[in-house]
Amino acid sequence: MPQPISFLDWIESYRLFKKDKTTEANGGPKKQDETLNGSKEKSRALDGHAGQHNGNDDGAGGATPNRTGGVLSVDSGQPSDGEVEKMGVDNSRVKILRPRIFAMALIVSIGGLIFGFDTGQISGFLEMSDFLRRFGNSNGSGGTPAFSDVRSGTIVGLLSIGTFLGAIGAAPIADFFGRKVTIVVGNIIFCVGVIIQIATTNAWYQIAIGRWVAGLGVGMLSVLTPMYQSETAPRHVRGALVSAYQLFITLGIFIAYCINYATETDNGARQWRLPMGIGFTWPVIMAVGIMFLRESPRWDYRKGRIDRARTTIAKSYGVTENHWEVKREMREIKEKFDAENAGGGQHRWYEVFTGPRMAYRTLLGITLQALQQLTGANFFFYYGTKIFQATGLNNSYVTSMILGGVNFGMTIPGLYVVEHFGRRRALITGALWMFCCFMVFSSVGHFALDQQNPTNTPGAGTAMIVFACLFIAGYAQTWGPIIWAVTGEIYPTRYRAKCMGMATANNWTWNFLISFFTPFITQAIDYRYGYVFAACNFLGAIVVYFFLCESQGRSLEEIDTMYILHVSPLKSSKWQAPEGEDLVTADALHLAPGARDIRKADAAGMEGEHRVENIPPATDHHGIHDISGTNHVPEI
Ligand SMILES: OC[C@H]1O[C@](O)(CO)[C@@H](O)[C@@H]1O
Repeated sequence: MPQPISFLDWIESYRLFKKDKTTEANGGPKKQDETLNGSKEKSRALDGHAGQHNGNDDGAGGATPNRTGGVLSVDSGQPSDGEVEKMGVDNSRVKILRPRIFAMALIVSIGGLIFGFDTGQISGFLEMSDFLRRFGNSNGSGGTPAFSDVRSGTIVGLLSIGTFLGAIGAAPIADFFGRKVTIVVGNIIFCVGVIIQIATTNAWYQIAIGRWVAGLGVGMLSVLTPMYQSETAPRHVRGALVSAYQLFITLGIFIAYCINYATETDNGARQWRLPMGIGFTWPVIMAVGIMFLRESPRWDYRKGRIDRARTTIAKSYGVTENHWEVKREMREIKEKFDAENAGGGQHRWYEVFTGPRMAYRTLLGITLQALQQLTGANFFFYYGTKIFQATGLNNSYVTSMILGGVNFGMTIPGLYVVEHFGRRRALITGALWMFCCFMVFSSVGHFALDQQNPTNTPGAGTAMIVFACLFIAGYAQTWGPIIWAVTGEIYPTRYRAKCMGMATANNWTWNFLISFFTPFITQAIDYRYGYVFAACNFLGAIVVYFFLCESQGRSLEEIDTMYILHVSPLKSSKWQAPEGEDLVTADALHLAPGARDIRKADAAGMEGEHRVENIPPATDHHGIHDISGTNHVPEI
């Protein structure tokens, strides 16, 4: 059945058609890969280096590593013109900054905006007079309505429980139904959650339930956004797109603060219903926008839609289907698919613990995501309005807006930091910086601020706001974006979706715990709560120092190799990948079910025969369906 063609596809086809015509008019040959429909790719599973690639072969995840560039930007590793001539492959320059890429970045990153908008919104709601009147407990001082700790904790925290479940459920749903459909479903679920909230007149639990439902959608999108981006974007911009996700989270928080500021002066339900209603805009744009985008080529390939996958990659790179980049991506997808299916595809979920150095990496990702929340950033984002009201500020919405602005503004240099200062250095410096900021914030709050009458100590209030801003500036440039980048790169592709799902779910778990327990804890120990976050930041610096390998400027294969070879994190910045040799990478290994077959000694010695586990060739004897359609991707 012919596939529906989107408007963007149409523009792209027309552009390529024009380009082809021009090339022909200039006498340039219309290059066709002659081997495309004919030759059978030799299965490599039997040779001692099963699944490993030769020097020119970029294999499991990228091209020749570029040691100086960003980790996710890799050297083109492109063959010389002469080589290309022989192979008859289109080697024209890839232009990345094209409307299609911008459109994709914008539409898909809205997943982050929805996440941020929901995070930012609730802090202002809790202080709005109409919201308090309708949903608060009526036991506040002087008879004014206020929220009990249980109630505010439940309203704020239930979203995170929903997001946890959404994050866990997203990957299997997206594997079954496809990325696009699941993104649309995530957006619809989010809208249902908002409808539940907006429809209530005075049932606080309806707000809480609505947030739980909306959270399911946000959680799904928090996994699907980076997944769709990394599966579909040209490799040169993958890193930047993943970071754009965090940028959109911060933009969402900031927009929510601004809208709250504008509506809180209203006396009626419009105060909170309007910002909530504006929340429909983002999922509608995203769900409609995604219809114009194509399905992830990785998913298409797995479902046997090889031609469609190839066309999508070509469109995403803005080149012809005979282009070198398209061949490379198709080969990469095929090899990973074959390697995963070797051994009958009997790979169980627990391989995320039993696979090559996987227990270490899985636990590291989970820990880092927990520590990202334990930096204490959401202490400000969820309860900022309340905190700054308690410091005696007239309009705490303004302070929230400043915090949100600093967060958003500082995430932009953060995109540079992530690629240029090294993950380890940036994370350790960031953690120590945030440690200092919390020490000052808490000490001033506990010892200098007059908590009963904060207006008596305006200097203390100002100092607290300044240190909160300094904290956020540090967070936005380091732990905010870098943790997402790091958890996207320490896993081999075959385990990435599961491991990222688990790590993201842990981020939400701690997000929930902090949002739920903050009111109780501050009630009990006031601003000394900040010491807890200070200690966690210190712990974060220690964990990074001892356990995280430096991945900046390395290809995904090199990072994988570093962990498999037990390279010491302390020496990892200086580690030299073996030049011109195959890297031992988990993606290229034809692992037996359980994936327990790789040990450090084998890997370090690169003894190919130890890595094969006597698995017969995947395509010939195991009934594994070669769905590549081409049976071929040329050796480049
Ligand atoms: O920018 C702050 C926001 O970033 C996150 O930590 C996600 O990376 C959120 O939990 C937080 O609200």
